[in-house]
Amino acid sequence: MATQLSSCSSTSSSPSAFIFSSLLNNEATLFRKFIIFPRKKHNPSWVCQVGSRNHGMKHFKLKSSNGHPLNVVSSNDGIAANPMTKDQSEPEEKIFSFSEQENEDSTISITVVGASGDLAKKKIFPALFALYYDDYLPKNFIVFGYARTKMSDEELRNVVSRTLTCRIDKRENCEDKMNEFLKRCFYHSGQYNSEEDFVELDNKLKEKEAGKIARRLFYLSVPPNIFVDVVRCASLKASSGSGWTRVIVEKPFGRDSESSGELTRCLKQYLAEDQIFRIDHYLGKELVENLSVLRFSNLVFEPLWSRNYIRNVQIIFSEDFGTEGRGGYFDNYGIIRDIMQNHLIQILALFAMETPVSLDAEDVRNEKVKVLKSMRPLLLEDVVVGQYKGHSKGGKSYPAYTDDPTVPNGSLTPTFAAAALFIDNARWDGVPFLMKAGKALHTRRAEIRVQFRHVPGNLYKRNFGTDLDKATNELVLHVQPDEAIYLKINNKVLGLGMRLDRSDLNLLYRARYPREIPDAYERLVLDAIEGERRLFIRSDELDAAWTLFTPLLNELEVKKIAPELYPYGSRGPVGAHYLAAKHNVRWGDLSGDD
Ligand SMILES: NC(=O)C1=CN([C@@H]2O[C@H](COP(=O)(O)OP(=O)(O)OC[C@H]3O[C@@H](n4cnc5c(N)ncnc54)[C@H](OP(=O)(O)O)[C@@H]3O)[C@@H](O)[C@H]2O)C=CC1
Ligand SMILES: O=C1O[C@H](COP(=O)(O)O)[C@@H](O)[C@H](O)[C@H]1O
Repeated sequence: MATQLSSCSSTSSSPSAFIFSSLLNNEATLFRKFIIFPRKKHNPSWVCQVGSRNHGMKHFKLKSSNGHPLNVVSSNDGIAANPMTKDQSEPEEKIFSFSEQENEDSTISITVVGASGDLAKKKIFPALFALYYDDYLPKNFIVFGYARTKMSDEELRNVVSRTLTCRIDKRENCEDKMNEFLKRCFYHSGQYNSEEDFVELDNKLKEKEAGKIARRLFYLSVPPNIFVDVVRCASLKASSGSGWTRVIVEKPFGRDSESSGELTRCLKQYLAEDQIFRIDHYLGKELVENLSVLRFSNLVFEPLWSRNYIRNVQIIFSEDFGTEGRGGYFDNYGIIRDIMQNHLIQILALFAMETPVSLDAEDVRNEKVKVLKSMRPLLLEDVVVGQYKGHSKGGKSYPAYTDDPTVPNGSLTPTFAAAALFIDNARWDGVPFLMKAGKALHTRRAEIRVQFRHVPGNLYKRNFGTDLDKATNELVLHVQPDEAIYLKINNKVLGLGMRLDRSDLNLLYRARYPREIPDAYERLVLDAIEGERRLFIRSDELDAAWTLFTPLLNELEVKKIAPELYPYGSRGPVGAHYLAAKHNVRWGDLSGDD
């Protein structure tokens, strides 16, 4: 096993400063529960009914994933159907959870640990800039990069400035804003396990924080074997003495129940659970956020959300490229750990949960955990694994997974998996939840498909011929690309005859909202800053997800199950069709009528 957690047993317990910052953390959560929703942007007066503990908090706006009242969302009511209607094309209003006084007296310091790495450059710095550009960051903030690579502040700024263009460089005043942002970016080079180096970081942070109440967010964008070292050093030597300290932890959170449990145990030596923000960036995607809105705010869907009306649910992830450069990481994990155990199972839990008591993070996560704990053990016979092989097409050749020089010869690591899962509770008894995830397939897409049952005694069944499956309704949430929600319905073909047709009622985001969809990392980093935990993984959720997948993963490894080979760029192993057929399901993405 390549992943090793640094030992956490011989170290001292949490320092008092950390406990203090943890208390403040809880306090922030408490305040949030009493926050009322803001009124709309053009009505600047704010009312606040928060208790008197935070005297500076006279008026403030709330923004977080949880913070949008229904009345803030633009609706079509009274607005012409033109998608360019000004009201809809304007960005959402800026809503902050900090009072003006808080904004003056405090500062946010965001340290990106592993700042020289791929994720930091590709996602984290651009997300921070986008938040800054759109005025979502508080007035006083600084960003520190931390890694072993030697770099000056200026060099970091150069690196960052090159990556920032990927998001919003075409927008107004981008260059000025970028320069302003870059002035707030600094760098400190150090080892990940050196307390002295973190003392130096702490000194630099203090200097920039200039005596203000310091809220410190560490983003761990490093390989997992370094997580515990960083958390130890950061907690002991660089946590905030006056405000809160939070840590965003990137996946993978272990590679099975045991290693994940060990990671959690180690992290909790230094951090309270509510300081740990385990990120699953799929939960930050716009369409995944919309899943609960769609279900819980539409009477036409909520009553249908059970075994009574839903025949099967499909959660599908595919990429049209291979491991390209990440083979070393990937080979130790495989597609089940890389995609299914986290992104897809999180979507399943959100999809299937009972109505939470509220949108409070704990209420939502309580319901998700119940779903995960109700899952039937996953059997090998309900899983198909595959691995891509080399393929030539149109004079171009595509490599096999095992051609990657960082992948060991003869590797059996799956780059594709399909699984049939069941939730043994009253709502979902007998409904197959099919998952499919693969790399180097014919297309890049992520979607959730809900296939409904047949209409009983359908008056029009003659018009469908023998294939009644073609007549079932299907709801599709196209998570990416071309974000959309569409519902396949049956309708009459226009004309004097009586021929039936299948059409889509389609909410295509780019037509309805002609502005850029924020990146998932923007939403999640902002939530972490605001202490909103709903879209982060709680440790019991993580345990339950590993409990589901660990026996299967062990069995695959012990039995050395050979993956079915599929050509790079194909639709994946044919075994996935047999698996679906066994459960009386057809993959919706392959039906050809999308
Ligand atoms: N890249 C991606 O698209 C995604 C990444 N993730 C996760 O995010 C985290 C960061 O990913 P990514 O940026 O790709 O990782 P990288 O491999 O680029 O590593 C980030 C930085 O960590 C340091 N580092 C790398 N390997 C080691 C090592 N063996 N020992 C000590 N330091 C090391 C390097 O900095 P230096 O040498 O300067 O110290 C490197 O720049 C990982 O946990 C990954 O699983 C999750 C989802 C997607
Ligand atoms: O977590 C991961 O996600 C990416 C896919 O993310 P997306 O937002 O681009 O869909 C995947 O490529 C990677 O293997 C995995 O670790």
